[in-house]
Amino acid sequence: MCFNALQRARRERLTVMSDPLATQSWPRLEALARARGGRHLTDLFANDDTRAQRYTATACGLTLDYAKQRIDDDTRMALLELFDEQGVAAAREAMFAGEPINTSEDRAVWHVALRAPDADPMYAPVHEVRQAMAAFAEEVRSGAWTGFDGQTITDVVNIGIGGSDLGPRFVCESLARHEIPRAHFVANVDPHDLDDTLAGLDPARTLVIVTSKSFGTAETLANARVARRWLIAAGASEADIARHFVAVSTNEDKVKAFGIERMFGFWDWVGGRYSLWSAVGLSIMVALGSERFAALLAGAHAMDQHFRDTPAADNLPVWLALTGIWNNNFLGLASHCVVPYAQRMANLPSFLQQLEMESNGKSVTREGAPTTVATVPTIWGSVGTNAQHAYFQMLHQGELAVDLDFILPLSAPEDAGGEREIERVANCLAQAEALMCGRDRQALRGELEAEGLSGQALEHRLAARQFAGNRPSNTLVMDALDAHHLGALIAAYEHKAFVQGMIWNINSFDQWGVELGKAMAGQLVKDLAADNTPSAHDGSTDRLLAQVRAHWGR
Ligand SMILES: O=P(O)(O)OC[C@H]1O[C@](O)(CO)[C@@H](O)[C@@H]1O
Repeated sequence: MCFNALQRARRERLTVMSDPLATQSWPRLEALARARGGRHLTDLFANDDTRAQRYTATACGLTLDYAKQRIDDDTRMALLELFDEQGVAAAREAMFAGEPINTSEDRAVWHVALRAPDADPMYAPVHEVRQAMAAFAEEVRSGAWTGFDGQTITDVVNIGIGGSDLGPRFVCESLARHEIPRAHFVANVDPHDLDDTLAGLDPARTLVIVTSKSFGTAETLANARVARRWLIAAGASEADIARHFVAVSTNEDKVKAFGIERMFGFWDWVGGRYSLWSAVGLSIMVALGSERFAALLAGAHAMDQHFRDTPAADNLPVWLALTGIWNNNFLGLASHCVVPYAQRMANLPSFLQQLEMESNGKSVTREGAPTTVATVPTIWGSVGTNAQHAYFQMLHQGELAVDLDFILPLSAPEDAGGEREIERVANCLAQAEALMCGRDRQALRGELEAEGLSGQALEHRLAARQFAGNRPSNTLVMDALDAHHLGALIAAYEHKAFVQGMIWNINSFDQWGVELGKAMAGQLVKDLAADNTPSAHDGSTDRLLAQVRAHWGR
């Protein structure tokens, strides 16, 4: 980032609002929501032949159709004004410049530097680590790297949790095609997670990657200790551990103290939930190869450029963010459902839960005051079409109104037009259409009359079957489910979280809320030990503690 741009970013930031309620656009949006928010989506399409074209943003092989959102041109304009008034463009420059926008930890937020191309590095050590990762991945993949008895590696187990798990897991699941080495992911400290994974593996042919930014996360270290004992029990010597264990971390001292020789490092300015592009993606590189990892980075970088350079009115991540703000803050829809119509993307909702809810689940502003507006909604979801047969009833007819993102990757040419492919695509489009249109009362009455119903029976059926629709959704089409498009998709959601955080005036890059529970777990670990006298907790926790201790005979 050049000096002039830095200066410009700083100057512009001086002029921006921080309290969203103090903007001119916020009350205008409230008034628009009151006056027009209830208008039916089908009315918005009536007499507007170009709505579908105009309410579409495209970038990097992704198409965001937000025409099924309850917004009109005035609302769109006011949302763009809110984006301007909250100084998101200047904040974006500050992020790209590597300024310490994570104010509570005084850190830069620079994941965009992790995907800068080789020819244009933003930070040289990123490329050094990436080269070291690629060389190591190639050794493992080619068979040059062998286990303790000289055999090649067939399985890679990533042990990590949160950002050290969800991103690489989601990418590998989305892109892996039954190749060797196979990638496995263990996050849970519940013994069944690691034990069930290891049960199917040959220790002599298994590589364990212990991934932890802090290298202090209790669950990860507990699982890593068990995996190490599993190797030793299988005949590996202490010296052999180096052939089966590598670490990914920012904390070299703790890695050494744990006894792992080979570490791939990253930096404190890489947030856990934004880290899959760093050495945290080592499992991706080993499982998929450095070329596909490069394609993932290139897709994300292309989205970075689009996000940075494209006017807000045509900016895909900006519209992901603004439609969410409109639904949550102005229409009061505090529940957001994400449904990927792709089995391999089944873990997208889990990934987005951490990305958006850990980033923006805050109630304090960047200045340390209580927030003045609602922040992140509940994010949830699961894979379609399965979801249709579980909770879509509630989405169509339940009391709680929910807005959705449908994710629709288009099939590879060889799969296009197959019976199941047609079903998959048809179901995705049908659900969005049904949520929008609902079931017209008059047409339904006609159908029921044609079935021979009348009187009370007809009225009864009519009430049960009719629904109003007007449930908003985005449809995000991916031209393909490959590394490039997946990189672009993930980066788009990262930028969505950034834009929303800036508009809500919160710091999206810390996570103090999860720390207290970790500290309390540390105390409870001691309290559960056989020979310890438990410390006092609240009455409910004391009773539960006593029940568990009694069950264990303590
Ligand atoms: O990579 P680490 O340091 O083990 O942390 C794992 C995860 O724990 C958290 O700190 C809190 O759950 C996440 O932000 C992070 O991704």
